[in-house]
Amino acid sequence: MTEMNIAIAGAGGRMGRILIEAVQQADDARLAGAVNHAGAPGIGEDAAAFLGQPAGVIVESDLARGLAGAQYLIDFTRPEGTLEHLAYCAEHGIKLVIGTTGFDEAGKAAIAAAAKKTAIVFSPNFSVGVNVTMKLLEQAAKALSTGYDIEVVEAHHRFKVDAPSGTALKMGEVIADALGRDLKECGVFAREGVTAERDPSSIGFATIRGGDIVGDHTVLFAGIGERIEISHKSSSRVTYAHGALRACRFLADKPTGLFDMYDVLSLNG
Ligand SMILES: NC(=O)C1=CN([C@@H]2O[C@H](COP(=O)(O)OP(=O)(O)OC[C@H]3O[C@@H](n4cnc5c(N)ncnc54)[C@H](OP(=O)(O)O)[C@@H]3O)[C@@H](O)[C@H]2O)C=CC1
Ligand SMILES: O=C(O)C1=N[C@H](C(=O)O)C[C@H](O)C1
Repeated sequence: MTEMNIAIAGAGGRMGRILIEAVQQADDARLAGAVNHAGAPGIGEDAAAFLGQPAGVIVESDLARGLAGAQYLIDFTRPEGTLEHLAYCAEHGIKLVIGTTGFDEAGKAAIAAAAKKTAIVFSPNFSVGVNVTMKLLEQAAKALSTGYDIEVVEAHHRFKVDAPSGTALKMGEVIADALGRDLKECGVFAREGVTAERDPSSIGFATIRGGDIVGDHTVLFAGIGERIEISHKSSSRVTYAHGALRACRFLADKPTGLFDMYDVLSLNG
């Protein structure tokens, strides 16, 4: 079995720590590096110190040092951090698994451009369950294309900085595509005051932030006399970490290209 040399970005973050633990536990992976931005807590310390079992890998703020032995970088940080890592990885042929959310169009275009130089899996949600839920939404949207109002409701922990979640936006895009609509035109992201009646072609979004909610997503298809709710609820971040490792395995034989979790899980078609 070939061992994957994986580095983790945002090493001290909620996902960074879970990813380090998952890499340490995987039979086919080795923690080959850990990076975080200058000034972040934990720089200069062992990346797995929080597990009580040092990995012999120091968290570096210098990418050349932190990524020296890495074939893969798993990055769940912030758009500005990911874009910096992206440029380095593209230049040095390091494959990337990107879970960061909140990119603008220019950021997404930069990821697509970097995928001409290295292989990338980019997804707002690495859990198997969420990606299967996306397929269900596609089917439901096609079957309920008239007479049902579509609303996406998401809830996350109080520390989350972007809204709506990347997953909620992706759900909206999947539904809009299935209905031949453009989310940029039909997405409604806020309602207040006298809003007028609901536009039947709109897809609405509502965001809840509180406590330690890991990640809940529900899509309502609300008709007259009935409503359908398709929900996914995460109770652990481990599912995201396992999905990210699966994405690394998928990239093993890909020199370049931009992929998503549908590709990794063979859910296309
Ligand atoms: N695709 C998926 O399946 C999932 C995606 N996510 C996404 O992953 C991202 C991280 O989430 P989470 O772990 O909860 O967030 P955290 O804030 O806990 O972790 C982010 C980490 O990145 C670091 N960081 C912040 N800014 C930069 C920067 N400019 N350059 C490099 N590193 C930086 C933070 O350092 P510091 O602590 O100093 O700020 C921290 O270590 C979010 O975008 C979230 O939406 C989360 C879960 C699943
Ligand atoms: O910030 C989080 O925690 C999560 N972010 C992702 C998103 O924005 O969709 C995925 C998951 O919901 C957890």
